[in-house]
Amino acid sequence: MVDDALKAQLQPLREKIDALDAQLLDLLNQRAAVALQVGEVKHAFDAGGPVLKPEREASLVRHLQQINGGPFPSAAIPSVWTEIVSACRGLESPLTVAYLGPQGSFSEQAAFEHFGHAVVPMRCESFDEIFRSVESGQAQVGMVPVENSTEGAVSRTLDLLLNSSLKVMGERSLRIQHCLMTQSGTMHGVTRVMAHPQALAQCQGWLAKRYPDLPWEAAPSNSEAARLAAQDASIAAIAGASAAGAWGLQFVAEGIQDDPHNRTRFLAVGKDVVAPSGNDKTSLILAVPNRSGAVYDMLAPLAENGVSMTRLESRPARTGQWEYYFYIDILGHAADEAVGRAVAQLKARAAFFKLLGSYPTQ
Ligand SMILES: O=C(O)C(=O)C[C@]1(C(=O)O)C=C[C@@H](O)C=C1
Repeated sequence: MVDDALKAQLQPLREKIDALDAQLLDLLNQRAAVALQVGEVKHAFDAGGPVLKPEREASLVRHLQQINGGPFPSAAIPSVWTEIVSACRGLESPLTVAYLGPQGSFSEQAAFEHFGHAVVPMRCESFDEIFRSVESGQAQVGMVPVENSTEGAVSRTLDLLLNSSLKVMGERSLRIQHCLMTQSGTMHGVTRVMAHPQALAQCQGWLAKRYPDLPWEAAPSNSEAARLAAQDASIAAIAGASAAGAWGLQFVAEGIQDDPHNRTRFLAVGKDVVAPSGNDKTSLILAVPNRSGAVYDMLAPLAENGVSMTRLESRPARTGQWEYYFYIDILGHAADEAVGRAVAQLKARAAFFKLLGSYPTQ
């Protein structure tokens, strides 16, 4: 009786949802057709030029969040539209994204969250291979981790940014939840724990407490550790939840990172300069002479032009002279007046200067 009354009320509502979904699909198809036209126009003006326009993607999502009247949650807009834009972009031209694999890695998650799923994945074995793949044109963009909230900078990425001609085209911050996983979901017969050294470091307190006698072994990536664990019952892997799904492993424990707020920031790198989106960041590398007050002097143009710095990281210049490269992120686009002025002044003062790129803030 109650069931019948419930069904009678639900049915017309579900019919409404079906009709709205059909309208949405029709609109999505219209959108896809227009995106194809955009692709043709771009091709006519710049054959072989980039289809990916990060500034346009970021600003259209922000605009929708601003005009959203609800009740559809504004927080859901970025992920929904990232997939819509990704599918339309994929129709224009396939986007190949290089990142640290294998399947199920955090880098893969970052790449999909940033570019959507309508991309061609290129799973690489090292950060160097990612940069090489993009430099050689095998992939249009790469996704690389640059800093972790527990472990700090990813030094190999910083070194590659210094020496490569690639530009920073975007950023993506991901919450990192590590899980311990084995074939059986127990630690029975397990003789070692494998993961990327960064993950082992991020879980060291938990491991020392729960499994103080189990040796650790470094793997090139967490998902590679998961792949190995899928072949060898004596290995427990630390990796993200999606790696368990990708390699058919069971969880022994979830969320084992020592810092529950553990996050990793990834950068999208590619060959193209990104135009202003209205809410941007600029990354640069500077070096100053090894004398007192040099760092203070170096940063003065930022304060003088009212430009905010969001990150300052140093890395030894390997000259043996206690000289450093400074990796700096500032708010704003290099094409903005104040940022442009500050950047020009920084360049004039620095012993070394490299503009890594301006890109939309996440
Ligand atoms: O506006 C463009 O340049 C497009 O190609 C369209 C579109 C979209 O689907 O909205 C797709 C890819 C670009 O990265 C940006 C936006």
